[in-house]
Amino acid sequence: MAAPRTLFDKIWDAHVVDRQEDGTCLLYIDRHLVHEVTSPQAFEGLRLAGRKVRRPDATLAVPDHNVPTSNRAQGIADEESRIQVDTLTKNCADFDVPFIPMNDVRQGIVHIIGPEQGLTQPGMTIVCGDSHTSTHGAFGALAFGIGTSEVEHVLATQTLYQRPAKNMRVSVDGPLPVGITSKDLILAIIGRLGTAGGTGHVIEYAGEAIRSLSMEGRMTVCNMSIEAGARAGLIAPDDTTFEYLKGRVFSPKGAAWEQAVELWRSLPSDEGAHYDKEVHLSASEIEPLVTWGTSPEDVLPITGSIPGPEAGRDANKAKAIERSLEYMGLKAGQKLTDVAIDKVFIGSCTNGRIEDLREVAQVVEGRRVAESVYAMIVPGSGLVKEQAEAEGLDRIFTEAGFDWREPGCSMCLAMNADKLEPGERCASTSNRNFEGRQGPGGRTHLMSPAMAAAAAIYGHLADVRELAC
Ligand SMILES: CC(C)[C@H](C(=O)O)[C@@H](O)C(=O)O
Ligand code: SF4
Repeated sequence: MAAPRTLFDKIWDAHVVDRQEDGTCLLYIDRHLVHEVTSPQAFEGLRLAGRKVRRPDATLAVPDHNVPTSNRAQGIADEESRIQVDTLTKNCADFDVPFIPMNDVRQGIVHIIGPEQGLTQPGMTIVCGDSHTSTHGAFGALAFGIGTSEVEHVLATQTLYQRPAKNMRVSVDGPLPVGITSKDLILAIIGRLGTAGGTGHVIEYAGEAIRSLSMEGRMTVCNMSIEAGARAGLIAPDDTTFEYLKGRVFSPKGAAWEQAVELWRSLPSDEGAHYDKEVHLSASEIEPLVTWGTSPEDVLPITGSIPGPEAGRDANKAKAIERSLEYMGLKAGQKLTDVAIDKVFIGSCTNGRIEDLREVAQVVEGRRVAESVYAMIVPGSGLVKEQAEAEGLDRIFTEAGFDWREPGCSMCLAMNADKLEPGERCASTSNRNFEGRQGPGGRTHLMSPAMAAAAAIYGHLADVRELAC
């Protein structure tokens, strides 16, 4: 009998083209997603070398980081952003790469549209010049971010050199308590592992709480694997996965579908497979979480208070806490629910899907955004926007005082017109709270869509369980 293998081992083994003596492998890449930020030099490299794109049919490009989220008919006002998007448009035309333009209904954040179009499938290797490519691991695909020189390598050869990662399994045991979301779950995992806990590993998420998540919830979890330092996140494909994929534009059809599902069913890790690291969490202990500092590991239950430097496990962490408190304008001992906010951002590749928007609508229906708050909702794609409007969610949002925008990365990072002003504090459903992430001097608190909605209503960080309808 062959040795039992993990899901990661199986995908890896199936894609090795060549193995070098030091263990480095040349991997075949099934899908390559491209956006405007990390691709210009890669295309330029091809041009200079007189090379073509090896498999345009396995490649898809879309602008997302630099697109405006309002007044699109007028084009892109900011010159730098316009050049970025125009360059991608021209490169895709020159190299015959399938391209979704800004004003196409399928446009959106690259990690939202891959799954939406059925391009993301179990067992595949998927890369993109973007760290949150880990999102696609929710389908049991080995998906990871790459740098611009690697983007060029994949465009030219459809392969990539990689060193094998270690296997880690994070099991979340027991059912998720009512009102606890996939975002709380991944924030709890990052709080436990720390931002370096996953270094060198691919994390496979397992356990009852993970199995019970929808595909969208699983994407939220895998999306933030990179925030725990991991190379990628994975969830074993199952009936939930197959149901999501059935009938999508790029999903296999007819007999090919049956064959694909049969293959996909063989992917989950074998009984007794070896993991280099195992971590267990109990779902029943997870509460609605928010970050208070400038690292995604700085998580606390909303019922908690801001820590002081003495909470640091060593002198370095104590210093980091001190610096975070200063940057965030917070005082040790302050109750989280006493922290007033200026803005709310609901969107991003972590939480810009239809289920996230339904979660928000449930909380805000019939309520009003606090006078002191500006709140925006940015759907992750044009199709998410269309679906939300078909369900009447946009009316619930605008009647509550939210701004309803066009799809894109928006205020997840300050690469477009949506930014925080220095000193402004934001309740955000995105994935990074680094200094300046949402604009120079801006202060970010990460949380679930439901919690961001509650913060918008109260005007301060708040426990969504108090608003439970
Ligand atoms: C711009 C891009 C390279 C970057 C990433 O790699 O993740 C961005 O998407 C982010 O979220 O910080
Ligand atoms: S939404 Fe945010 S995290 Fe996702 S790709 Fe865009 S900038 Fe990166």
